[in-house]
Amino acid sequence: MIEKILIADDDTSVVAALQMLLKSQGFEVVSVTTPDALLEQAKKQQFSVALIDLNYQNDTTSGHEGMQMIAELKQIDEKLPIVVMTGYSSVDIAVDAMKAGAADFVQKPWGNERLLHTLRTQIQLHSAHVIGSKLASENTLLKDQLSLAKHAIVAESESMKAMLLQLKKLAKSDMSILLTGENGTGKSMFAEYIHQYSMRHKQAFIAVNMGAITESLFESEMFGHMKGAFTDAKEARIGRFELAQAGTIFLDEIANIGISQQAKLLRVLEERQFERVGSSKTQQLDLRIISATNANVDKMIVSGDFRQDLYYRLNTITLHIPALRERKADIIPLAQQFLTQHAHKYRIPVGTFSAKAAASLEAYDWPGNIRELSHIIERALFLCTGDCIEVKDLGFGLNEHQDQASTTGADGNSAQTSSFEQDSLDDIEKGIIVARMKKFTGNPIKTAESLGLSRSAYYRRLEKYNLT
Ligand SMILES: Nc1ncnc2c1ncn2[C@@H]1O[C@H](COP(=O)(O)OP(=O)(O)OP(=O)(O)O)[C@@H](O)[C@H]1O
Repeated sequence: MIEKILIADDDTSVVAALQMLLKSQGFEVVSVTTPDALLEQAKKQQFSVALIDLNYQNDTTSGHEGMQMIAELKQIDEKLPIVVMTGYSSVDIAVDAMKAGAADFVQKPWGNERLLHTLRTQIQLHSAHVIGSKLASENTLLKDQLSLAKHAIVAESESMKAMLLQLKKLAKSDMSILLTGENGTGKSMFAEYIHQYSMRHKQAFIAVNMGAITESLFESEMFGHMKGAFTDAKEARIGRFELAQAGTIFLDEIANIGISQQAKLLRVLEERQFERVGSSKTQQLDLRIISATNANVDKMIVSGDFRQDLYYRLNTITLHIPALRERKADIIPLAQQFLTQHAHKYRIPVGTFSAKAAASLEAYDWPGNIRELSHIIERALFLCTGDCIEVKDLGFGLNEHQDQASTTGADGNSAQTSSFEQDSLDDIEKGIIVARMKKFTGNPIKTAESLGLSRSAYYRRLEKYNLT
């Protein structure tokens, strides 16, 4: 990457000499001779370092103009390193400049070696800062996305085997891909799979739940903002597009954004460039776009709720992920994977399903798809009182009968008739304790141990839930 240096001095012979020196070292140089022109360039373009004279025509010795310029440059780009120079240099002025925010200083007449060394050091520090803040933002996002990486992909059905092959092939292209399918079918997981098999796999994969971004925060979330760009912008913020640069951006729930956000997104995708809010610096978009929706976008286009031109931009190719009920061969292998995972996590020794439980897993129609399957297996594990999961542990149909469900009895029914989706945390905890007491036929030591509780913590809970 060619580093760009901004130089400012009112003496054109100084500017010419610096230009010649810096260009001969492979730098790109933009030079100006007035403070106004300096600020204008800093607003327009991204520089790696600024090398500025402190004195201009207005007064030629005090360095006041230079101090003012440092302050204003910092307002525009607080991370831009500024190296100052002056022909009337004194230690005092150099110290004042550093206090005002300059990173280093050189005295005129400069020694070429020393000047180049100073500039290179500042460029390196600057790029470490930029990478550092990008990594910090990426890190926060990655923590949220860690769940994606937790499971091995199960694809036993013919349709999913074919889908995986197709995804692997398409991953190598840079095409925009739209994934459609019901909730919980694995769209997010497959988006990451495409990224992992793409030529951008060493770069970031940034997932954005478009449905969760409010209209007012849309631009700042997606494009970032400068410090002070609006009342709450206390710090500069890197947007999702910038974070995903060179990698992949995954726009989940794409049909959930309003028409005005669609227009903003379309502009960026068409022009393939964007600016942070409050900045006039344009950044070129270099990333792969994968989006996903569970909505019928064709219908939304007809009803005017989704822009057709945006749809075309997002969708060089559409892939539909089938619902779990349409690929029954995946149900048991998935259920087994979830059982092994949850049993390991909670240290509960249940390894398999009874034949009848397996049959009912296959017969069920899974409106919540794989996410629902995972939840039901997790719950079954806690309801299970034997060595393998039985039909009763799966609790199919219990949610519809929630109204009649007992949630207070201490006889073990409470856990079996409650639904994790609607219970309070206390209800869930009580249900689990009751089921475990039953499993260990009331043996407090074994029950407490299996719950990972000390005996006193266990007894405190028995009291709390009136189970003594
Ligand atoms: N084939 C698969 N093998 C293993 N786990 C899977 C598979 N498909 C989905 N999962 C798991 O199921 C859960 C739901 O998948 P995911 O979040 O990718 O679905 P989604 O279609 O993006 O859902 P939503 O539309 O609600 O965002 C995740 O925990 C995911 O890891």
